[in-house]
Amino acid sequence: MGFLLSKLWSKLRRDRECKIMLLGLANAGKTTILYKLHLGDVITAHPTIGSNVEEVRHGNIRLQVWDLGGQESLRASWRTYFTSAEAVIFVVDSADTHNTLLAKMELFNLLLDENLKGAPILVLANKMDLPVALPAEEISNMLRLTEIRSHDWHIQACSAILGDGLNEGLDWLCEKISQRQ
Ligand SMILES: Nc1nc2c(ncn2[C@@H]2O[C@H](COP(=O)(O)OP(=O)(O)OP(=O)(O)O)[C@@H](O)[C@H]2O)c(=O)[nH]1
Ligand SMILES: [Mg+2]
Repeated sequence: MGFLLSKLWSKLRRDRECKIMLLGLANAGKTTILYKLHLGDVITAHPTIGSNVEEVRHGNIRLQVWDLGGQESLRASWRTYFTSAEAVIFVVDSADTHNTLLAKMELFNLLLDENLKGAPILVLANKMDLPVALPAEEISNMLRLTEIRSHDWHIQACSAILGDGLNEGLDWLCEKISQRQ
């Protein structure tokens, strides 16, 4: 009996693995966020050609985070990575409002993808350390997030450089992932 209980306990405690897509336009800060979460440090990021994949532990969930290059020529192949993805982190440069409409279009395209059906979407309004960054509420309005009915979504202000807001965002995402288990 004790043996069975300890087996059950270890099964319950085993960390859950989950594939997450880290997406957004070029220069939004995806790779900086990935390595801040993975290493706890700010790295010198270069534009991503292809992908970076790293594990990020958050609570009892092991997130396998796929960071894809955001340049226009690379965005067309994003969907080839989406098989078995369970959630999306969509990163926006809050200081670059010239590109917010384009970011909105890319975000709304993701909502149509079969592989991302029902996947919770965490929008990270990044670069909040910059004085020209808009508040998350304004970014939310510009992205028309309240029009999203097909997916759970949440917007979190953050700064990859300072590390602010990243854990709070993952708290929300992991809660949603756990609920979908
Ligand atoms: N001030 C500030 N700069 C940031 C922040 N996050 C990223 N950056 C800078 O933004 C630039 C782009 O960051 P990346 O992480 O390479 O952006 P990316 O989204 O991965 O870009 P692609 O790989 O081209 O899609 C780099 O110079 C980063 O140092 C932040 O929170 N604050
Ligand atoms: Mg990158």
